Amino acid sequence: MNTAAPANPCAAPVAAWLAAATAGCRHAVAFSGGADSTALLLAAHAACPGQVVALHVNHGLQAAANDFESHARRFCETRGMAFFSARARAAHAAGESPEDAARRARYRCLSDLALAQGCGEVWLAQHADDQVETLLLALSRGAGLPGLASMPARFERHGMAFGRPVLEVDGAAIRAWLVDIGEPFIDDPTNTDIRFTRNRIRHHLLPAWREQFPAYQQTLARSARHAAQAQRLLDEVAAQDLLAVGQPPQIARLRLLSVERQANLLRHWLRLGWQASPSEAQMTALLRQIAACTTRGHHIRLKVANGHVLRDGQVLRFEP
Ligand SMILES: Nc1ncnc2c1ncn2[C@@H]1O[C@H](COP(=O)(O)OP(=O)(O)OP(=O)(O)O)[C@@H](O)[C@H]1O
Repeated sequence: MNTAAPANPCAAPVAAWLAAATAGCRHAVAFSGGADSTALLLAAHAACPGQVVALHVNHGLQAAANDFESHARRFCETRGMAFFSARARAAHAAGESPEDAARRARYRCLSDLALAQGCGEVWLAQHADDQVETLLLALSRGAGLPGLASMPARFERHGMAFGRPVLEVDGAAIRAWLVDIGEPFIDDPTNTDIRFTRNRIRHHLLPAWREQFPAYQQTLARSARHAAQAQRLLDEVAAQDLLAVGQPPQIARLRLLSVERQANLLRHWLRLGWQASPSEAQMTALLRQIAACTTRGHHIRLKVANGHVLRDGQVLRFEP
């Protein structure tokens, strides 16, 4: 009879991730106390005990936030894992959802905590289903390539490296494993609130995809990778065009490019400088104005994202 304990589905991807990481470096796990970050933390702790730090951000967004933090702290203390937490109070800007503001504040807190602990990287526990949801969410919003590229496995924010070692792991397998071995985790009640689009995708769309296309996780993830690769190429083209057109962009030089390259350059310029992404209608209006800008007196002032693009002599400027 085989009595071996079932393996943590995060163990193999964590081992592979560590094999490519700098030896001796401390790693941080962003630990919400939910199923996924619990399994990731256990895998990281098993792979390199004493080298892993759990970081928790208390958003104070819901009444249970303090209970979540207490659970996370207790979980770590009883298993001899280092635990640090911080409070994030995120005021959301006009047009920004409280969840987006919370995510923004969370990255800032996680970076600060990880830097203070001398960690080389912060690991997030998003898995294959999260990636599929992100892609479907982007499609449902009519997103362009940057949105369809979904979540990268690695990125940098606030001077800290972030990684998603379990991006290809099946979410259901993680939960089943935790239940199987009796490890506790938090079930955030907002995850079932179908007022949130992501939850409607999770509870209504994904079961249908799963039934009709059993390999949906792999195929949709492949689409996201194709989109990410194409976006990197577009960024390269935009960077080269920006060198030729100048910064800020010279209108006369911009007009020498095809409209597609003009749009690509403008999106790149606005994203890099101000994290601003124009809507389709705003970009169409801007391109029309650039095409019509053939006289000295032609005035341009157009609302774009959270600011205005305007003509200033020979160049375009952005006023946030
Ligand atoms: N309050 C938090 N403190 C620290 N890390 C967090 C927190 N909330 C989320 N994270 C990290 O960000 C990742 C993505 O967040 P998301 O909201 O999708 O996860 P979750 O459902 O709250 O938790 P889990 O992924 O652990 O089940 C989590 O996997 C976790 O690594």
